[in-house]
Amino acid sequence: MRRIQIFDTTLRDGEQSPGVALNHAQKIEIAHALARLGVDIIESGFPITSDGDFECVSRIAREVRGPTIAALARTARADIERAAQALETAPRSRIHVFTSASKVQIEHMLRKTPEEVLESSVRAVKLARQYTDDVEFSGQDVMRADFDFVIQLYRAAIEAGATVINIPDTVGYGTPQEYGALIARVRDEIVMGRNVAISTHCHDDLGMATANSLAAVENGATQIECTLNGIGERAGNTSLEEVVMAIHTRRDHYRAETGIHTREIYRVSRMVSRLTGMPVPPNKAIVGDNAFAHESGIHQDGVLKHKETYEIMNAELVGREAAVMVMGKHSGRAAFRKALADLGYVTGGTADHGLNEEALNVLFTRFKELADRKGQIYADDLRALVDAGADIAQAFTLDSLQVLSGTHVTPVATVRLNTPDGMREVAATGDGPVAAAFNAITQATEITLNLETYRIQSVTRGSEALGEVSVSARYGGVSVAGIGLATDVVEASARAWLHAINQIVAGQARSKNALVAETP
Ligand SMILES: CC(=O)SCCNC(=O)CCNC(=O)[C@H](O)C(C)(C)COP(=O)(O)OP(=O)(O)OC[C@H]1O[C@@H](n2cnc3c(N)ncnc32)[C@H](O)[C@@H]1OP(=O)(O)O
Ligand SMILES: CC(C)C(=O)C(=O)O
Repeated sequence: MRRIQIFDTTLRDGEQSPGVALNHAQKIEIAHALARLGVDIIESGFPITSDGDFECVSRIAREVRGPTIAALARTARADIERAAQALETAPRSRIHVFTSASKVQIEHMLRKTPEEVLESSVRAVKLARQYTDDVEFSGQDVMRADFDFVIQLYRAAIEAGATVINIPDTVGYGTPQEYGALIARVRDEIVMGRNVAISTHCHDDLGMATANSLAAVENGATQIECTLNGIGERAGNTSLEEVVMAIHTRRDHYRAETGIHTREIYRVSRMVSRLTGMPVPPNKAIVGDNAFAHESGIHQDGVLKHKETYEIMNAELVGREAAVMVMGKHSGRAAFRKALADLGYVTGGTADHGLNEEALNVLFTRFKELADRKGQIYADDLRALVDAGADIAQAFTLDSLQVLSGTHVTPVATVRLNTPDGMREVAATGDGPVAAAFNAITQATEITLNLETYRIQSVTRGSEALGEVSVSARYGGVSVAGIGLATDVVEASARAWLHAINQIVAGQARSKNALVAETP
């Protein structure tokens, strides 16, 4: 197993993400977290950029123990001296000197000749070596450079004393095959037999940063430069969590390992997201909300039977909770049953104990109807669904409800009910849309309840939250309660009213049966 060094540049290239500016306290907090995570090198900043950055690099060098502390410098003398000064107190420090390798950058940005770039690079590496034995050298934009010049540049840097040569695909242009081939060429032509490490630094402009970094590992790179959550200039850098977990999960293929304590990954990812203000997309590998969630019935059924059917790594391994089942319109019976069991409902029971198969089927149908309208179904939705009753002996069920109301119209509700005598449709008015719906139901069922209390509350989250309506009413001398659930509050009210009426009907049927049973 080769040991791959993780060079974290969240605090330098990561902070170059548009809109991100971390203060000292935040950088120090992240640096300590990176040390706990087990990164080998922390690129703590670019000291020449400002007194603030200099102070921050100095403080990290003074306080953070474990990883090597690196600082960035152009090939300019002032940059290197400032970096060296900032790193003075670090037990292990690295100066990272960079230039440009591509024609477009050399000509139009540096406004130099390739010979001048070679000379300034050699001078800079030699100067950096006067301050530390650990000097990293980078030539920006290698993937758009002339590869013969790249080899010449890096050979010169090694001869001047560079101990790590970093091959940056600064604009994310290379493909994994091209990048891997260049790394192999660097390894074979200038590194072989020398105590020099090859490093990769990729950007994600074409979504290939992780693949390119791993292609480099396959071809001899022993250091990966990366950031938490893949943040960084433009589309970002290689994301730490992806390369680390790829190397770990596919160690059969890469035959390599890192020193990262993987269980810290999620916590540090959340910290970086919170402090930078950059949200992690839900579908982001490893750290996104959905990375260990299963929504569709076939997947959920597979995972419930045997986790490995749809999981290549354990969520716990990166410090997350075990994979979650997201209940929604794609979920199937197996996941529904498991979700109810997790909430403490007894399934597979008999008619008078727990939820029997028939009740479960009724609830499952209602769950699917609800999911069609609401999308994601949360635990509270499920509880409300079950608590609203799975009684299957419903004399009346709501087929449809239409309500017309507004500031200058009398509210009218039209209900279509399935009744023991077939479909019945009735329209009625009321003081408000809810009263109109109650009146229409009263006429359609021919059962008049007297409303005593009416309560409405939002059960779950989001603008699509379920409304739960509870009513209590009297029918003759009998008190009855009803619960209704829907994303539409008038519909929830109508369902609560019908629920109460159905209980009256069920009660009447029970007492009739009891009478029949008692009659000799
Ligand atoms: C790929 C990367 O991520 S590289 C790192 C990018 N990070 C940053 O730029 C961090 C913040 N930068 C800064 O604060 C500023 O740009 C500073 C302090 C570094 C320089 O500021 P200024 O002196 O005002 O220069 P400015 O930013 O306008 O231009 C950059 C200068 O650096 C030169 N330069 C760029 N790269 C290098 C290099 N590797 N070696 C030497 N000089 C370089 C440019 O040619 C340009 O020089 P010029 O002013 O003579 O034309
Ligand atoms: C300084 C170098 C390594 C860099 O950030 C890049 O090329 O993207």
